[in-house]
Amino acid sequence: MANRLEKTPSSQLSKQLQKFGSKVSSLNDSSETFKAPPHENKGGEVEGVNSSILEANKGCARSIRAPDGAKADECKDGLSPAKRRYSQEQHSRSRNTLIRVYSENERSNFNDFTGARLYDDLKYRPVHHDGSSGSPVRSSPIDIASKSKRRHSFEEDLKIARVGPHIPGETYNDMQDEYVPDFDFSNVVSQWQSDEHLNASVNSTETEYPRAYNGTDYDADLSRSSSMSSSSIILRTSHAKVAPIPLPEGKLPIVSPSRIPHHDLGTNFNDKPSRASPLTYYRTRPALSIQPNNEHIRNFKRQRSGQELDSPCSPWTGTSVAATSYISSQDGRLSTEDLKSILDCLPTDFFGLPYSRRKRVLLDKYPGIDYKSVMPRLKKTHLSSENSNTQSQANVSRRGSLASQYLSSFTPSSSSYKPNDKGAVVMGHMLGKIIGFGAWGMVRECYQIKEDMNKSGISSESMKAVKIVRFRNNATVKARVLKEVELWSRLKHSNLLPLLQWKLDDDNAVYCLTDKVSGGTLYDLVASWGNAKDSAIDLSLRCQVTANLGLQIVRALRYMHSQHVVHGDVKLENCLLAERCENQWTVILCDFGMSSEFGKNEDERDNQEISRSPFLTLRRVEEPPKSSPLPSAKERPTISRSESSTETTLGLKPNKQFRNKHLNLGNSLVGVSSFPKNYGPGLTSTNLSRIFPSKGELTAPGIKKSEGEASPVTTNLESTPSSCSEEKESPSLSIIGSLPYAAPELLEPVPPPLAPSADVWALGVTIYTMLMGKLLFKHDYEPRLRAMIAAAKYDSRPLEDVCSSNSNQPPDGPNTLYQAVKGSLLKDTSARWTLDAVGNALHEYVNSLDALQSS
Ligand SMILES: Nc1ncnc2c1ncn2[C@@H]1O[C@H](COP(=O)(O)OP(=O)(O)OP(=O)(O)O)[C@@H](O)[C@H]1O
Repeated sequence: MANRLEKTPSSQLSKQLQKFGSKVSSLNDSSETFKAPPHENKGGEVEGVNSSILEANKGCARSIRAPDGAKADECKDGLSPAKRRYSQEQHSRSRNTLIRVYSENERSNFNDFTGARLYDDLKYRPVHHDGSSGSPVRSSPIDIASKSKRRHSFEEDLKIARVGPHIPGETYNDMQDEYVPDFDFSNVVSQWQSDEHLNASVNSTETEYPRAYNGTDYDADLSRSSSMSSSSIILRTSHAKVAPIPLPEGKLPIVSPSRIPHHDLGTNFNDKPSRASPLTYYRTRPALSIQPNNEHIRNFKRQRSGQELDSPCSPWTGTSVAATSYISSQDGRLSTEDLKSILDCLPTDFFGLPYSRRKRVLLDKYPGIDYKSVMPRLKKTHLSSENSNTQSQANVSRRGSLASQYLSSFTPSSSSYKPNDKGAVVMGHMLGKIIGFGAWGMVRECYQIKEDMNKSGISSESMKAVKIVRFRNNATVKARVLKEVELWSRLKHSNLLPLLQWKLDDDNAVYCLTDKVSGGTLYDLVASWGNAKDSAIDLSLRCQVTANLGLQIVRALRYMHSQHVVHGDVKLENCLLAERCENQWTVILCDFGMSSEFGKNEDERDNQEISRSPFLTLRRVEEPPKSSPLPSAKERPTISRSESSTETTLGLKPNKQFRNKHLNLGNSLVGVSSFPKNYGPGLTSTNLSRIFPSKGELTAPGIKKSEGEASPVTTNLESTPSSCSEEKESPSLSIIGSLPYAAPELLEPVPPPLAPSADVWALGVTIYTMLMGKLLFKHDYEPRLRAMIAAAKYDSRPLEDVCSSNSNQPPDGPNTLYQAVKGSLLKDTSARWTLDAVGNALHEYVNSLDALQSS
């Protein structure tokens, strides 16, 4: 890494730092959402990523050149140029205090454009989409950035060749680490010169080549073909030696296999077609003509004589054969339409095939085609059409009727077509654009399609959302997502996102169907308000809206806690908003990926395995009296260390019948939640337990189980019938959702199990951030951030100022909004307010404002 940094100019490094630290907000309806790129940093927060890079940068600072050539260690402020520039850029940003926070493992795992998974479950091993597994070598962000570095253009290569060997620090210093094996500069120069000579002679041979193809076009074509070719520079030069195909009126023909008129084809390929046909040129130019193979001709003749031609997509139709040959000679200049036509003739799972098979398929259908240059263009066309709005309809036509897709969406598919792609149908819903990314998956909007629907039967009312988590045989991730499903399916509350239906697909992914919430997230709202110092909305209104929204989160959490479930990842980004009217929203809490159970008594542990916990156990909190917003000692959670206390686990019992059914379905599992009412029976831990066989309890990776001691997190989900043989080393399960929202006790060397008090702390941070427009604790350097949280010390005066800025607040009464935030942010868990106490305080605040306003 040090070497690489030495070779990377600081300007470039600075860009990389900016790139990796970029803040990305949810784009909601307008476009697809994406998050910052992945990084090896354990903490996973964007800030952590930056700090890690900066740390690396620091170590190498002495050898990094400043933009003006000065050495970094000469800088008076002790900062490297890259770090200084980075902090300048950070300071110049308007929203420098509020950052979007990513959960522990939330590093975007997906290409923001295609939605394709980029890294494996450990987040640092690139996933090769040709089916091969990722490299076990860690890729640092700088690795990743340098991989995407621009290659030399042909002209640059020549320039390098002309100016001679590279002198460090001069014009091409950013390319000094690029070594081109077997590249002979002088040879390239002489070939280039002979190309120029050839070019001149081409232009002078007007009888062979029409005048329209002048030198300018030739150059354009040369650069086009050289940019498309994946072959070496020498090959590009060779390509340039082949004289360009002359075209009528100097225009490139736009001809797709389906659009070549029959009268242009002729029944005999030796026939001389008319000069007006674009086919003329390739046929009269032996150097370029690649004749279709005899088999193709025979088939073509059979087709022509016996019957009407098939669809243009058939590789054996006359149109296709003629176009095939045409394409084979024209591959360097195929239009997008031509490429689309080729795509239509390829199998739908073409891009899921390994390269060698793709090559074979392409050459079978288009013998002689320059697959090297066509393949990347085909892929590009495929991806862009995949992302276009019309693609879903095109996919429908390629994959059969909506009705048949609807039916097949409930059963496993044998196709290698990626089921999480746009246009795929899952649980009777067609997947649309991406509306959110998380640590483990993506969220796509989707439309319900009905059995008897035709293509136009998609209505906006039937729009829902599907959270897709692909675990790719990683048992840890699978266990985690199934635990999420299990807990989520139990939760039914108007302030919680409902799980309508779910499906486990082929041990590869889990799909969770839910409502689509269109008003963005609390993060978006607070970002629009800005910092309290410079608030975009009146501070009194800010306090009022915050108290109202906070109260709704309290309701959601109170319900969850009553179900013995801790959310574990309360933060702005996980609070979706459904707008009712101006400044009035319904908060919908989502993301139960970090949720866990707490403090169930033995009677309630029906059908669940029990393990003894060596850790602190939180007992149920009593309901506080409604009148007092301030917690008494009684209201606070009582924590006791008890060797005999027990902790509920996700151990699940086997059920042979269910397992058989599961296996009969080819490992595809469809679960149905009972919310809303017509979605079938609810999914409980009891009936989920029937899904999985118990071949023995497994301890979650990363948590060591000492002798005579049960693991605090145990699950037998790993022992599903599916093969988990591909499972690699798995990361330890962290109980921290998002570091800036993590309660201090969770940062202890041996943290207690997640308890409601952790949710209260996270709620306190959330409300604080809404009021102040900045996080409670923020630092680029993760260990420092951890230390700040652990100490739990902060200046509460600005918070008090904001809370008391409300002119409607009774002057002599307690500022219960301020008290609620302060009470949530107490380090000592036994002193920290209960959720009910916080709720009561917020309620009192809202009521007092309402009373004042109405009087
Ligand atoms: N039903 C929905 N409607 C609209 N947007 C949604 C919906 N569900 C999720 N989102 C958006 O997608 C983002 C990611 O979803 P979610 O948090 O469930 O994924 P995740 O992988 O569990 O994320 P995390 O890394 O926070 O655990 C959310 O922050 C939210 O902005």
